[in-house]
Amino acid sequence: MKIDPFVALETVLRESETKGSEIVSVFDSLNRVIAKKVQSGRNLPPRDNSAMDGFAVRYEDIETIPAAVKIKGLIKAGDNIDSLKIEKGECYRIMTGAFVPEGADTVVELEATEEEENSKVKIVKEKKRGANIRKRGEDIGKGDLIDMSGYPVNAYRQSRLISVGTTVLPVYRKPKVAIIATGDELEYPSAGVNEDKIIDSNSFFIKSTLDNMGIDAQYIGISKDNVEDLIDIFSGLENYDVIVTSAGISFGDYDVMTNAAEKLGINWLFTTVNQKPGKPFSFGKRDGSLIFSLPGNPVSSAFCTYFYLQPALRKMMGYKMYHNKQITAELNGKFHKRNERVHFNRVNIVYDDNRFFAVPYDSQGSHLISSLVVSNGFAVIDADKTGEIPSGKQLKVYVYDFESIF
Ligand SMILES: Nc1nc2c(c(=O)[nH]1)N[C@H]1C(S)=C(S)[C@@H](COP(=O)(O)OP(=O)(O)OC[C@H]3O[C@@H](n4cnc5c(N)ncnc54)[C@H](O)[C@@H]3O)O[C@H]1N2
Ligand code: MOO
Repeated sequence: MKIDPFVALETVLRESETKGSEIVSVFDSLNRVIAKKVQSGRNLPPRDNSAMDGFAVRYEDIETIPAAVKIKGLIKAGDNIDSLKIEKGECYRIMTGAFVPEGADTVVELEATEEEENSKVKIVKEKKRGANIRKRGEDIGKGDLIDMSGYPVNAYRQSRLISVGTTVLPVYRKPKVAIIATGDELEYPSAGVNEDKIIDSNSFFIKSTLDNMGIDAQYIGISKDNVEDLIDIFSGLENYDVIVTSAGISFGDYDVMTNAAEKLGINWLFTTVNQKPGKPFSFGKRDGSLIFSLPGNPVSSAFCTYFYLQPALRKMMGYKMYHNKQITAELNGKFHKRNERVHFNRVNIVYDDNRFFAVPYDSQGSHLISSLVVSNGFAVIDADKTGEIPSGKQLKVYVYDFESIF
């Protein structure tokens, strides 16, 4: 029986769990998902300091302008101010980031002043009390908790952690993933491959997609279309959380995954999905591993990687937001749909006049790798919609390459 793709996705996600946590250096934490709240070891800023190059004054002295105040000295970022203080009628020349001395409560930026003789400065613009002072602990206080758990470390988050003195970080363990291709027609990429052979591009698509997510997926290799070869390869796999295979999963005489599954001890949760591309996609369990058997056609394999494997891995990696991102776009062209499967058709999303348009790719054959590169999204056409899908129709689109839109 064919399962609905969205029900299939739910099934996959239900089985996808995190694998515990570990401590890593914050400097090696890029793309890792934060597992716990982190306590700030410092006040940031550490003390009240100046937001501008200017003069640190007492507000009372400059309430009425113009006002002349005596310059006591200069404070720059990094200076120790413990013994510095201003009294009535005094100020310090101060640089951006420098600590504000005792007695000062306002900074007047250079542009609002005119320097005079006798070490005096004239304030010529009105200021509010407290102007241009960045308060101690305004960004974060010492001991406060930073809750970024469930989010991956990126440059923004990493800099926040580093700024409060964090050196080590609790992160979720990465799932261990193995990739196997199957097919007698396949060859490893190299110079001089017989032109009648098919170069295993699926495995590299899968590996690069996963490596981009911060998973170091292992490319195990190509299995021949015979059950013994596949069993042999499987028996060498140790402690993988996820095993991804491509091809040999439909109904042909030589569909090796289908034929070997029982001997391999795979317990399928579903074996056919009511979708195009990717109908034969099968998902199961074997010992402690989840098995994702992707169809061999490159578009089907890529779609199933995007639609099932990536959200599942994000969930296993500890992501709070593991779902794929969808937009609504207006179809700019036509589709013709002949069957009652849910279609995920390749479209190129264009942003114009504050709206998204979905331009269909001419041919939706599951063997056309070109369609994946020219397009950037999968437009959803419901199972019960058949015949012509006219231009102007609003469609949900899963965008797999946002950067190419804007
Ligand atoms: N009688 C039926 N035949 C087929 C059905 C069906 O329902 N009844 N489904 C079709 C659909 S839909 C798909 S999708 C394909 C998927 O079949 P398999 O997963 O068994 O894949 P293969 O037949 O082994 O290969 C399909 C195609 O993909 C190429 N391929 C395989 N591996 C790679 C790789 N690693 N890199 C690049 N290209 C690869 C392979 O050479 C084939 O051309 O089945 C239909 N048939
Ligand atoms: O996935 Mo098959 O998805 O229709 O070529």
